[in-house]
Amino acid sequence: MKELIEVLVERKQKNASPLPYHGWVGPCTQVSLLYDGFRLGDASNYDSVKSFAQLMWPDGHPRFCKSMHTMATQIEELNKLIWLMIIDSYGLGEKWESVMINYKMLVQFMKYMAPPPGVYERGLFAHTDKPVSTIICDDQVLGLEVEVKDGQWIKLSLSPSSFCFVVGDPLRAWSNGRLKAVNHRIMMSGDNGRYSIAAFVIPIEGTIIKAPKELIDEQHPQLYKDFDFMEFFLFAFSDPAKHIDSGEQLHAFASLSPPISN
Ligand SMILES: O=C(O)CCC(=O)C(=O)O
Ligand SMILES: [Fe+2]
Repeated sequence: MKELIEVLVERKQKNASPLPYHGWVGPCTQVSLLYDGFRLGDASNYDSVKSFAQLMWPDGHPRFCKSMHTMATQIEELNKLIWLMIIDSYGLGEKWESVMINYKMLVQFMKYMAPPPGVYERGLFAHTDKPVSTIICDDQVLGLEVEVKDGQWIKLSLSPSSFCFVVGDPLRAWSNGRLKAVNHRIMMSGDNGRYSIAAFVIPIEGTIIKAPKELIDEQHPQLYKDFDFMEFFLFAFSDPAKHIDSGEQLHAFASLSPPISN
């Protein structure tokens, strides 16, 4: 990852995309002056890893391609396993195939630079994730914080062998509100920069986010309308919706009031 951060800006800029959560985002005031982030779409597909590496390095960096592809494939497996556990926990194990969402993995690499000495500075603003779910791992430099019930923020310290599974807004809608999309942010302090990797689940085109009928009944009326993932994704980054508090965007886009009972 260090080699990726060191790539010249002219090359980083080749990793461009009009889609939200895609392309390169360098230090800027909208995100943070400490932030440098790369996105690689469909990362468990070897050809897309290769095309990305060819943009970054003249020789296409075969070692990067191999380790990136292996990592993305394994994170995808881990994500599937977690999803199956969630599906099973709602008693839907038998029909997992019909409720599983088809997706591609978008891997994001980030470096957050150390702030000036003695300063506690934003590395990434508070938000809930817009992809269905996310798996995060880091280099054990503290920075990731989650908001708990009383509005307090707690720092998460991930061990070298652990991953953090983050529920995104669409998974909250799929679970009919049972799963909460946690508000999280990056705050940097101290002398060390932080490296992290986030693997986002992006459903394939045309995917409708819809709570299984078993999760809707009189005690649990349907909270959100069925919606096209990409419509929600584009909504969250468009004007004026992008100015709505991140945790309220799902409600603004898909809330059914009053809720519908089955
Ligand atoms: O860098 C991290 O650990 C988390 C990044 C994150 O939350 C995001 O990009 O949505
Ligand atoms: Fe996030």
